[in-house]
Amino acid sequence: MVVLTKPALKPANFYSGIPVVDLLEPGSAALLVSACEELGFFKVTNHGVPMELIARLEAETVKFFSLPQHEKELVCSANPFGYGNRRIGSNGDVGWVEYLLLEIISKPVPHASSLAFLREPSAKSFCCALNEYVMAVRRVACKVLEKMAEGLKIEPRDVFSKVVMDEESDSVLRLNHYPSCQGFNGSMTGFGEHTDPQIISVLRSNNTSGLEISLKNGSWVSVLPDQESFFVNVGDSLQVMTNGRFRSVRHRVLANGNKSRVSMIYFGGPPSRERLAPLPLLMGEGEKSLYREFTWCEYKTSAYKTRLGDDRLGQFQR
Ligand SMILES: C=C1C[C@]23C[C@@]1(O)CC[C@H]2[C@@]12CC[C@H](O)[C@@](C)(C(=O)O1)[C@H]2[C@@H]3C(=O)O
Ligand SMILES: O=C(O)CCC(=O)C(=O)O
Ligand SMILES: [Fe+2]
Repeated sequence: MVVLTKPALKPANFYSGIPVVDLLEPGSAALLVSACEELGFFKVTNHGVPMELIARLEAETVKFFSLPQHEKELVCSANPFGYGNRRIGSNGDVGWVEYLLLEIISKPVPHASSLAFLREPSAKSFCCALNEYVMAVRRVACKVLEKMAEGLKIEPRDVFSKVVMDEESDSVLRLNHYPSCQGFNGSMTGFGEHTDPQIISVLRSNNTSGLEISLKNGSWVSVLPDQESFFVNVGDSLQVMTNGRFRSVRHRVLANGNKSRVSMIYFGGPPSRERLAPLPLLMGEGEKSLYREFTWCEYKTSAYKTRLGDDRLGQFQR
């Protein structure tokens, strides 16, 4: 049991400037590019994922987190995959959160996790919802990544999406549960500030606030929750591929004093052997690469040795 001794925190103000990208709107590619440059974060509507599927996975997730503690702990403890409680990663980070971190396996069709408990008959409906959701959210990630290429006016249009659609892609699904933190006279850190290492993160939460992002000027703002939409984060790998043009957004979660928050996040990552470097197509004349070339395997190995709030890309900068 980890004891959290940090003092209670005050949530940031809600921000009204979060760009909303309607995937059915033909002109949305330019808006999406400016959102990636300015914030590294935006909201996606008309994404095509049925609310019924989203609600089904949320219900299964809530059911899982409502199990007695000893039953949840029978699931492999997160290392990195499995069930985790209060500890995030393996380098001493803690938060007011419990979670399931699931590996996405691409073959024969994308599905979530090799964890044994998901193969038990009692977990059948959870497993089905997870697998359907993974397929659907990956399609959203792919559409968004294609629109990014369109907005940047680069060909082929699948230059980013093919990396996460690759059969070897190293992608992850995370289900987070932030219990309400009543009695702490304010909010607690649910998930400390960090950037996501992958290419793209597609997040959906219930209607409980808590997610905060950092603006270019370093100030923190709160994201108004919207359970029918997805929120997209630019990850470190996309910042590298765009030579810093797109911004990997720092974000964090404060647990809510009154309501519990449930979020499900798809992290679209490259295959292990993928070489990450700025795309030559995006480099202006005489523009220098800000990063040395590295593989995703190298980056991930180094990222998993860091604390949540560390600057993980620093050592790959030229
Ligand atoms: C403290 C850590 C947790 C994390 C691995 C790390 O060492 C640094 C990056 C963290 C992060 C943030 C985004 C995702 O939630 C995550 C799964 C990832 O790929 O990188 C987590 C890692 C984790 O929880 O294991
Ligand atoms: O739970 C959330 O809303 C965000 C969590 C997050 O940033 C992460 O899991 O990387
Ligand atoms: Fe994150």
